[in-house]
Amino acid sequence: MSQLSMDFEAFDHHSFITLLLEYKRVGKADIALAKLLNQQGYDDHFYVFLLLLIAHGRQHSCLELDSINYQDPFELSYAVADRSVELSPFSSTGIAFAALAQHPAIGEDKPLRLYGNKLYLARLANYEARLAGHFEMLAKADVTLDEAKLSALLASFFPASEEDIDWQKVACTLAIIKRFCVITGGPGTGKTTTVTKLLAILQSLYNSAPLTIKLVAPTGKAAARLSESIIGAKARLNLPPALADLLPEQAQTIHRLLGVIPNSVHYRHNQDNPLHVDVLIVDEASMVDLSLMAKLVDALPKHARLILLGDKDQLASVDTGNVLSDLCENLVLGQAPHYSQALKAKLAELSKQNLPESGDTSADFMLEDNLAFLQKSHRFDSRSGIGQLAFAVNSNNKRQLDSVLGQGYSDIQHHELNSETYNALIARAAEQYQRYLLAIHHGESEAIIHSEFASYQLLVAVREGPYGVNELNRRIELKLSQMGLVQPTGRFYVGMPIMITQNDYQLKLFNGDIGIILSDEQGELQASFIDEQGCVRRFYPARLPSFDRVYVMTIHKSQGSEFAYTAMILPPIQRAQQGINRQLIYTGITRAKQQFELVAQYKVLVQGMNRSVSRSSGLRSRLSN
Ligand SMILES: Nc1ncnc2c1ncn2[C@@H]1O[C@H](COP(=O)(O)OP(=O)(O)OP(=O)(O)O)[C@@H](O)[C@H]1O
Repeated sequence: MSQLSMDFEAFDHHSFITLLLEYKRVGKADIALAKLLNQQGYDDHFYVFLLLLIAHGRQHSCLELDSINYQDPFELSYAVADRSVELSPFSSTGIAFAALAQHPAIGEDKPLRLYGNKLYLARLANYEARLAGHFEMLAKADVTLDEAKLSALLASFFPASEEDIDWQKVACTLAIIKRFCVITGGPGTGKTTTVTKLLAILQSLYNSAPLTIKLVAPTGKAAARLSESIIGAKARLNLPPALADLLPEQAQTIHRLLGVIPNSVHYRHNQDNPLHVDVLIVDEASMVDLSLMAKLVDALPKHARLILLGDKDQLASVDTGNVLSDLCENLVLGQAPHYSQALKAKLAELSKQNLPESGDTSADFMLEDNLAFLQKSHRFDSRSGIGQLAFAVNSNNKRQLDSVLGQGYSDIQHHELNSETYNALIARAAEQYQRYLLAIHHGESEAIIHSEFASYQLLVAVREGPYGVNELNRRIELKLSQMGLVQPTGRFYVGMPIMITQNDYQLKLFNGDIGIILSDEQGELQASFIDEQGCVRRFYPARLPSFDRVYVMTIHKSQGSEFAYTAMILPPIQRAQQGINRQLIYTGITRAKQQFELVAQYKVLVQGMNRSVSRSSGLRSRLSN
């Protein structure tokens, strides 16, 4: 009997749910919640709600009802060997939208929402709708400024370039003439340089009443890096001191800007108590999840400008959503954005940049004219393997990948994974870590110890197994101990590097913060951290929230950080499965500033780069005409 022609009444729901639990497709809490939402027992709606909860667990903002695979909705065929097992509990090959829309759990003030063919948990639908509303309002807001002065300032900050089109100048112009702008680009494409020029131009335009500018990033590490880059970019611009003083140098985390309220999901700043800011710059915007972005934009005062910076091709945020890549979905490497004719005319007039005719100018996405795309890397030139490798992976270009790997660039190494290269990787990691451990031994400052530690990082794709965080941490620790560099006795020891894995708003220690265990003058162990302002903070280890050892870090956790020397290991083909994808590999490669080492099977690299992941969301359709 085929699954879809079977008698629905005869279907054994209890056995099917046991199967879902056994193969870890759902948890008991999901079943209980789906039952609560659907008081009518195990019918098709119950299973749709279960699929929604699974989608939510995978950080999708919603469940796309059109894309449910009614033959095998829970992907059991991958796991269940017994071919006689029914793979689908559905009574038909489609769900009736009209009946679903009438469901008592769906609607305004109900726990679930329908938006077109997308089903949401109400909370996420609210965030998405609010965010789309704000973006639309910002995109439509008029900006009045002295255009002649702007044109002159643009000419002085962007001297004529050899390029046909100076896309940094385009991005800067766009961000000035619009209240909302997204500037996306890969590593070293000049996002920070562009933003620094844009802030200098804005302050020059509004010099009678200088603007209040805030710089934020999602993590302390990313905020520290932004401060460093802005300071560098300011120095390179050689601005008159009076103007330089009007440009901020210190970035902070989004949480700190919004004002955390301990034990609450709300922030001190919100729609009713907006931020004191005229221009808000958000760096590493790809890491900002839907709810945080919605809360941040809620807290903007009506007149403020918003500029999002980030790399659209990196991994999405840890939590639900995909905001940056949703907004940038239409941007294609090697192509110019699809701007309206009106915008092109304005850009030609103000910045003297004549943009190419793009085939499709009838794009219906409301924010098309608010996107700037920087594609030329100034950090990695044609002699750099890191930039070429990142580009090959990001564009899924196998021929270029082969050429990059075959050319013997001095800044990249690729070793096919086997037991020899695995052990050599561990030995090299221990050799690299020797530097910060010797700095501790020689009584160097905490700033030096932290900076030595941060100059190298081994990244992994998975947590468990021989290629995962836990086992590699253990092996590197053992190696360092055999070299006499650490004495891992007890829960903490001098030199142990840790990463906080849970936010502690009281201590102001956040997920991803990195500390090193040191011994103080009295010989007591202390965990030493450096905050985004560069200040040392120490805690007794017993007070720390949960943490992991961090000789090794997952690629997910490395987002927002960069390391002079980055090593990355991917599991072999039989373990690689679905977890390895293009965004993951690209994010890992682009953490490297000077040296990149990859230990991976070539076929895993090719297979992973071929698999692009995206998250379901309705943000783009809410912003479409
Ligand atoms: N137009 C340009 N011409 C020459 N060099 C440039 C240009 N723009 C940026 N650079 C240089 O390229 C490097 C990277 O620039 P920047 O830090 O602004 O890029 P980014 O996109 O913010 O990088 P990331 O976010 O990856 O750190 C800097 O050394 C900067 O001086």
